[in-house]
Amino acid sequence: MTLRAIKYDNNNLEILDQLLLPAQSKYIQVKGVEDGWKVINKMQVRGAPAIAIVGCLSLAVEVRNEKYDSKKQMRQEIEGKLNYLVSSRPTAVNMKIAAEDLIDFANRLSNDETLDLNAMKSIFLKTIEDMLAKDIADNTAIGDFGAREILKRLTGDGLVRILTHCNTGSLATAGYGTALGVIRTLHSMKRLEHVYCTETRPYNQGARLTAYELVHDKIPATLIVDSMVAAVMKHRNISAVVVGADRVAANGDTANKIGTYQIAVLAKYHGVPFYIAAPFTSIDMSIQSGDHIVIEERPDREMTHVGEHRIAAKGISCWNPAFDVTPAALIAGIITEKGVFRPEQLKEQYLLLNH
Ligand SMILES: CSC[C@H]1O[C@H](OP(=O)(O)O)[C@H](O)[C@@H]1O
Repeated sequence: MTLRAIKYDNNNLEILDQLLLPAQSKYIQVKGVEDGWKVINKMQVRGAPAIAIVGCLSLAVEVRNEKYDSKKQMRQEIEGKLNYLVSSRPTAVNMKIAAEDLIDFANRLSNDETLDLNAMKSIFLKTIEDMLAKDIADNTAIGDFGAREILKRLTGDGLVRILTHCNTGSLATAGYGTALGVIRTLHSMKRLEHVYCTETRPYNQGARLTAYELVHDKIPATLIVDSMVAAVMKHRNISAVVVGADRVAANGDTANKIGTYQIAVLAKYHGVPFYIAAPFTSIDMSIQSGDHIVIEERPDREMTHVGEHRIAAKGISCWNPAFDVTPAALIAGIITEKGVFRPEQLKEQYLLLNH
């Protein structure tokens, strides 16, 4: 069983085709930005951090092989290709933030008269390649902060039961994961009794990907259908819900996989603390609330078919938003690599710590 969503060495980029999991573990090569856009848009690779990393590495593959006439030409091409990659999926903010940062960085390199074209290229490429290790470091920090936050609510050395939605593990990041990283850390501390993962219709990230990761790591877990969340909260003494994020707004409203919002409402009703686990690269301070987050709508076929098998009546109309927005009022804390913040603290702490 393979858990590396992304393989990159010697300028060769491959992604694990997640459309084939769990039945088949197959890597496909990404030869440049066009390929990068396609594998992200088709969700062969998905997950906010993984989208940004694969998008930027697909640019790195091209930049390394390209012959530029000048630093200015290189900067112009970088900007155009990054803006194209941002269009591959609209809701997760990580690709947009990475693009803005790299365009700004390329501008600064281009204007630095102490650097020639080759020096600019190698510094730029190194910056992209460093994203892989930084994401893993961020995720292990999220795991530590999140585990401590959940355990501090307990007396003694009790065990916890966690519910999670969608996939936020090694298959959604460069490794370890965000919400699933918190689960991994609790497991490593021997404080995790059980995980309940939802199947996460219609793409089934939970059944196909999270279950795959939990089985791989031998973490005690039960797959539930999305409609079972209320019953599990009523009967299984859930200690906390931890989910990922595609875009966190300045006030803490959070866009995440469709179905997250209703889980948060159920958690509030059952008195279960509901946490978002996300790196600072998923926080969008340019928007004040979740009302301004664009929600991607995906093809009807992802609802009407499982693979090639039709499960919905021909002719029925469908609505297939890939995400929904959980209001900050339902969120107990946002677990990041720099600490755990209540939604009302987020903006101040982000501006203080984001450097
Ligand atoms: C750490 S992954 C964040 C986020 O991405 C997933 O969406 P998708 O599978 O459509 O890319 C899901 O919403 C995760 O919570």
